[in-house]
Amino acid sequence: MASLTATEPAICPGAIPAAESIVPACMFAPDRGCADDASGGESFEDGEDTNGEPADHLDLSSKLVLVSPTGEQYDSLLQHLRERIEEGCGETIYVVGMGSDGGDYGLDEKDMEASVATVRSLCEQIEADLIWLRERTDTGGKIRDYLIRRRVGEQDFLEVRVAVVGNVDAGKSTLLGVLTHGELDNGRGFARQKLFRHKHEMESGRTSSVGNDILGFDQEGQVVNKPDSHGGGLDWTKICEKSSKVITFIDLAGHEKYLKTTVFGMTGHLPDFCMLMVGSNAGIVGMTKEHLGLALALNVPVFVVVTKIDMCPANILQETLKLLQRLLKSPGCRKIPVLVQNKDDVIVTASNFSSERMCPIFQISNVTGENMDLLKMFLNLLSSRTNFSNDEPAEFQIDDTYSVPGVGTVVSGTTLRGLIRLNDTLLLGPDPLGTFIPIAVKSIHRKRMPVKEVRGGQTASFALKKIKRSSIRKGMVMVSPKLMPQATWEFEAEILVLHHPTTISPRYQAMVHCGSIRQTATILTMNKDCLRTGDKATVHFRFIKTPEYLHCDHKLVFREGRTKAVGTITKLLQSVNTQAAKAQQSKMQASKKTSKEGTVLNEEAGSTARPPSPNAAQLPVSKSTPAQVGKRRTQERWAETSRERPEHRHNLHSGACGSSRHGLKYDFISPQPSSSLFTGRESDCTAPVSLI
Ligand SMILES: Nc1nc2c(ncn2[C@@H]2O[C@H](COP(=O)(O)OP(=O)(O)OP(=O)(O)O)[C@@H](O)[C@H]2O)c(=O)[nH]1
Repeated sequence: MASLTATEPAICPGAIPAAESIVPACMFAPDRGCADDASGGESFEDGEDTNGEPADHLDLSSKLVLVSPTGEQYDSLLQHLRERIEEGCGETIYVVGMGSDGGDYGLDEKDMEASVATVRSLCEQIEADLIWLRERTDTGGKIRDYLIRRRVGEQDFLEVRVAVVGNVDAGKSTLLGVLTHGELDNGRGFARQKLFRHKHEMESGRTSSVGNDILGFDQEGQVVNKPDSHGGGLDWTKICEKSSKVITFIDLAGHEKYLKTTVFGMTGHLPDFCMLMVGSNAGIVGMTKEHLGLALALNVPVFVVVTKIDMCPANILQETLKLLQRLLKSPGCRKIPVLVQNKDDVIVTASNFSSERMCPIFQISNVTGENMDLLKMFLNLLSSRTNFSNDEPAEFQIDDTYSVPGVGTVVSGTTLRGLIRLNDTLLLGPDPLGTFIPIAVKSIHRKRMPVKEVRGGQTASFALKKIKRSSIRKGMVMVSPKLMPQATWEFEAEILVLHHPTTISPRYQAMVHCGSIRQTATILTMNKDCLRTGDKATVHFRFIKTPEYLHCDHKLVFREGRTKAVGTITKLLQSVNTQAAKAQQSKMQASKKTSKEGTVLNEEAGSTARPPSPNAAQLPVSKSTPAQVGKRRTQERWAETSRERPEHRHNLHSGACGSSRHGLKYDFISPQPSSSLFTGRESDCTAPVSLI
């Protein structure tokens, strides 16, 4: 019923009356309003009505069903609400006054009151809060939208991670400063000062590292962060205690020279959403397309924030919006740009955002605060994209390590699945030999607060017992022993080359980013002789330094300088046999003792333990020039030592970031297949290529 064209507003303000640019409310309704739309729009799944109830044996389709439901109807409504809350990772948008029976929409005052009382009672049953969002009037009376959010314990909150990208000077740090510290900017860098943690960032005004900032919302949807009168940092504990939802912003660098860090932020910090910032006066410049392409390649839904509208002449702003619209609609993006102009637009876009195709666009000013309320409301309505079950065996990916005086070694990262409790013993690895060692969790911090457990989708820091920081690196994992983890040297991936100046052939080496893994890999073989920009291929990779813990279906970015490819792991080809690795380890230790006369061990830690590659015989000696070798070495060294660099915005006691979203129900378009970039025809590749 709801059509894509119906939701596709002209993006140019003024070009089309505001009302037309609003996504029509009929998209929320069952077959009505847009039913006669001839545009071939996509519809709700069969049998689902406005509030997600299957129109089956029990008649839940009437707009009046909530007024005075029978016992059986009530139980069914409760069951469906439970399912929706589960699907939406703890929240959903619920519409009162709409049915799927094709009748008029809207309720009179009395019926509305009775319906809301029923919904309130349903919420009590499932321990959820009912948050009023909006009221509108249709032919039959009033229709109301509510946000229903599961109540969480005092120390608990829903988490959503938002990666913040965009070209240098787009206003990323400034917006985060304004949002999280509650004070407007002066246009000369006032707000961003609160976020910079390094002297060189203060001096240059440029973000160089992955930063984290949090924004809390209470049960009423109000921002919890308060302006800090003493100029100090935010009190994360207080914010988290008062919040039912916490947005963690992953503030990424805009300058090209920090692209490696930006890619790491996008792959390693598992953002649920990507906020692409565009300076209205500068337009689509520099790294904007690159960052957008990255988000698309990783299937992270994107929303755009156009900043500096206070200082931008109207014609320039319109030009920027027009270019943005063109870019988003281009074959490579295939997004539906929707200009968000009022609260109704916020509700509609937030409700449909998980579909990945819709791309809301906000226009804000960090100086006057214009439209900031809309952006905040939108952020409050975003919810986690992935559902996690506590029953799964635990997996935690490490994205940073610290040495905390008095505490010892601390690792931070994201819990990918399962439940991790205090004093649990997990397997940490892989080390350069591919082994995993048992490790006990001494203490857990979540957003700088000590907690007893963390679940899938949550970021955390663990203090570990009896382990040196130097033996842990980014990209390692801590997993439940039930998983019997194996490290992998070689894997196969389907890749798409987004950009390469010449051709890629076997023996080519570049940095693989996959989750928090960041390591150079060599192409051993591929199903084509050579690859050029826009080519797709199945490629066999081998890590050059250590084996890694990988999963099939994981997304990867393969890059070196301006060369970029994205892909999905399809096969794990050579996993390390843990027993053999252990035997190798003891052998190494023994040989170390006997070879005191300067036996030169390979400088790459795990190289002596490498299992022979099935392709090793075919693998020709790399013909890299000395300069290339030097550069690669520097890259490797950088990757290894970067965690010790002060430029990384660490907080000694905190995890990094926080969470994900799922359909707030009404997917009016089919979600794109996760590997959509790689499944289409050759021409499907053109967009990301043209983007980057
Ligand atoms: N007038 C006006 N100035 C703004 C606005 N937003 C940001 N600025 C100014 O623009 C400049 C750049 O903002 P930043 O927040 O540092 O930009 P950035 O995108 O974080 O840049 P990098 O950290 O280098 O990637 C600062 O001087 C801000 O004060 C706005 O909405 N209006």
